[in-house]
Amino acid sequence: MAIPNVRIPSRQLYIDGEWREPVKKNRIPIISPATEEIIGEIPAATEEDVDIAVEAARRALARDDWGSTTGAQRAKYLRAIAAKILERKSELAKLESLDCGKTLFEAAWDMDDVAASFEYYADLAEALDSKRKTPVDLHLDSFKTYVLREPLGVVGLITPWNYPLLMATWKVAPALAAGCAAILKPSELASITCLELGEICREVGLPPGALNILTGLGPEAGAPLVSHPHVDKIAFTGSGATGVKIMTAAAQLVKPVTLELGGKSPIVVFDDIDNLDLAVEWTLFGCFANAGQVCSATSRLILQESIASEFLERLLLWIKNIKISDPLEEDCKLGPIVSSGQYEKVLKFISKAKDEGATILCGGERPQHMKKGYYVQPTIITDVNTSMEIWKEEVFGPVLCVKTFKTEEEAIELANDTKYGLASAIMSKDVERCERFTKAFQTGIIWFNCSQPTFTQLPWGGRKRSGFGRDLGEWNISKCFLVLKWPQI
Ligand SMILES: NC(=O)c1ccc[n+]([C@@H]2O[C@H](COP(=O)([O-])OP(=O)(O)OC[C@H]3O[C@@H](n4cnc5c(N)ncnc54)[C@H](O)[C@@H]3O)[C@@H](O)[C@H]2O)c1
Ligand SMILES: C[N+](C)(C)CCCC=O
Ligand code: NA
Repeated sequence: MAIPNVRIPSRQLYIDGEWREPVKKNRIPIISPATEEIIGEIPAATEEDVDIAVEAARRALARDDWGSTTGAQRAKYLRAIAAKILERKSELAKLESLDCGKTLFEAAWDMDDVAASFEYYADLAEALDSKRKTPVDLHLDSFKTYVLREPLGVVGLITPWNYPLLMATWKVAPALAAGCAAILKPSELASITCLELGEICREVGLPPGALNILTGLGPEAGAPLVSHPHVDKIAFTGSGATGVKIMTAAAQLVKPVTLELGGKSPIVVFDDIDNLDLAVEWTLFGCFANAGQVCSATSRLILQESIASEFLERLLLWIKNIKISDPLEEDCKLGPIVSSGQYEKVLKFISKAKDEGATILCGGERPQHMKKGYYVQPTIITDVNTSMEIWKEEVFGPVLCVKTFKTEEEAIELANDTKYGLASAIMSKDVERCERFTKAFQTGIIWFNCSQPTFTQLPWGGRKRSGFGRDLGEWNISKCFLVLKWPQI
């Protein structure tokens, strides 16, 4: 099948509404996860560029063309951005697929979600105008007041590579809707589409400095943003290890942070499911979509013993239908892992599981027909016990581990047997049981008879080591990007 052609634009940092070369002029190569070849480069920001971007953001807040806008005015920019994303959807999807190895189909889906998020936050920006001042009756003649909602200020948005533009949008759109000035630091492993967002902002005439985009390495471009005294907040999505570093650094300045971190989410399957094949399909989608590089991947299958062998047999049949190929091939179902580092990590998890006594039921290796690229077969691991690393740690690759249970109590205990608390799924036709699980699951997101559907209107985020704060929904704006104050009048 022909691979579509796409040119990777060469960009600089996007600061103050312009393309600007990094002060140190450094660049980072873009390595194709599908071919291992260098296919372009991105600018590498350092502390000096962070200073310049923060200044630009502060100036934007001080200027009327951004700092005094109404929500309705900001909504116009957000809608214009959404329209441009849709206009360039096919090109952006290809760029994202080239950059992070995501299948073209999934990348196109993500671009629709990106545009929908900008549209959704445009609606919320408009709605903010009537909520800016909330009268509060003190029942006193001598004192009157109201509560005012204001943009928090300059916000640093640090994002991962697995859904490059979508994860950025989940932060950029609400930050702009609230009227903050933002500095986005996307992942060095997948920054192409985030830089194109800069071009889109320039084209729609977003006031200079309202959004600045600094690509670069975490310690060089992300860390200075976190410790910058004039950055008022950090909203972070990424790994737990980096989350700890960010929270520690931000604490030195008593800077608020929100953390969207990893997970090891369970999918619990009961023997009363109506349609075994459908449950198998959701199980595969829940763990192998985006090659398993999903924070909410339901990567622990908790299976009722009475259907375990039939279910696993069916999984093995279905798994053969997963086409592994260059992600730009239209019917590709599983592309490569994002980088050689992540690829090595995934293979190490699999070999450690073997060493610890688990059984690799299928997969576990590089697919024979892919000679180049960071490909890993979809892998199912059984004979797992709860002390094994494969049960406890986030793999972030196409690896599903399986345990069986007899009773509902045992299933709940296994589901919650994790330091993480992002998402969970239950497959059962018993509605009351699903309700009981809603109460029992220690996670922020709960799916009934499916896994992964995500809605812009609903709060996205976790508990325990999966972090705190919420992306999406109105909570994102109100809790992350607005601040309350009141005058006595
Ligand atoms: N909860 C969610 O919504 C969600 C969504 C997507 C991904 N994730 C998680 O993200 C992880 C995968 O993403 P990743 O590998 O890009 O994560 P990562 O932590 O390696 O990197 C995330 C971002 O942090 C930056 N960074 C690294 N070190 C830094 C430092 N010292 N200071 C400031 N910034 C720094 C990176 O450059 C990148 O932009 C997984 O654990 C996944 O579960 C969570
Ligand atoms: C919307 N998805 C596809 C569930 C992805 C959420 C982001 C986590 O990695
Ligand atoms: Na890349």
